[in-house]
Amino acid sequence: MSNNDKIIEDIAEGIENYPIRLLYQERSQVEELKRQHIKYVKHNVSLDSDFYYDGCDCADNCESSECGCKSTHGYFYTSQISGLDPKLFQSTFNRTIYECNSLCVCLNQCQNRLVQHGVALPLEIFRTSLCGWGVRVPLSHTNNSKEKDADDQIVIKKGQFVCEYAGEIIKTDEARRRWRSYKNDYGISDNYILCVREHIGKDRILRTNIDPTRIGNVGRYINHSCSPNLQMFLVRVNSLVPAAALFATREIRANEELSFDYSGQIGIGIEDAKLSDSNEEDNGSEKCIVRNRKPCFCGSENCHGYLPFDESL
Ligand SMILES: C[S@@+](CC[C@H](N)C(=O)[O-])C[C@H]1O[C@@H](n2cnc3c(N)ncnc32)[C@H](O)[C@@H]1O
Repeated sequence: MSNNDKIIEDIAEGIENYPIRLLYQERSQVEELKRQHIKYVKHNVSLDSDFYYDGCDCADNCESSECGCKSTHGYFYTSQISGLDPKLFQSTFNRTIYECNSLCVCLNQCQNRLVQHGVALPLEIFRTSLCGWGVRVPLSHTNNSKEKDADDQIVIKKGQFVCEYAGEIIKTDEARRRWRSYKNDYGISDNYILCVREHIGKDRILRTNIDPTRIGNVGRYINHSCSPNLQMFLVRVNSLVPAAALFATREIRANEELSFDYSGQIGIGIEDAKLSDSNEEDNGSEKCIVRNRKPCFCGSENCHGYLPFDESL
């Protein structure tokens, strides 16, 4: 934080467990942000009716292996870090996680209830030099912030849950319409709409479009990186609509910017490899794709050159 920074203490106005602080320099930056992001929500907003899975009947925190939820869906959280078992990041784990839900008898602090509680850390939205707003865990929230080397302090452990990428759940036609209209109607040049796909069996794909542009949580301010420190996993609680939950892929230090790969990949995607090799305006059919894509400023060594873009929008 610099001397010129001004602060809004909590843009979530108390609805998260931790304040979401915003640092800004000019009043106009906040005015523009409030014109676009009109409502803060903790979780996805969906018109689809809730869908409840069978609950467990544990009288405790679901510690026993007899827990109905654990035996039906598996169990992937570890209580030591309020997050995913770090071993899962080394494997090709891509299963949806099922948390205990409102039909479960277990306690609210049950270890299988994590994403449903919302943001798990005090986060700070700040102005980056090249990518607009970004998100980090600030120094002042670390235990020993007075120490000289406080910047080196680990504030997020590997596997720890950070926040959801939450917004309005919309149909694909509506996602396409909004993607075109945002720039014209609201002057929004950033793209916030995220399309997540779940492969079900061999040939079925379930698509969920999350739009946090106008109604969303702090996740909408997290930038893309080709070498990210967060990874997205899908988590179901009371609804068929999954939550897109972000977990740390490694230890993260105070004031380090949080990021995830917008393509949902950890490594380089085939399409990205093709594009970064062919960044030429006169390159036949790829020309229009490159022209529609935004340059990536993540600054990582293996940057693909462009932000991932869902061609189906
Ligand atoms: C989900 S928003 C992230 C928050 C955004 N920076 C803001 O100011 O609200 C996505 C947009 O942020 C910008 N962005 C995110 N990551 C970026 C990157 N690595 N390089 C350049 N721009 C980026 C792009 O404009 C992108 O469309």
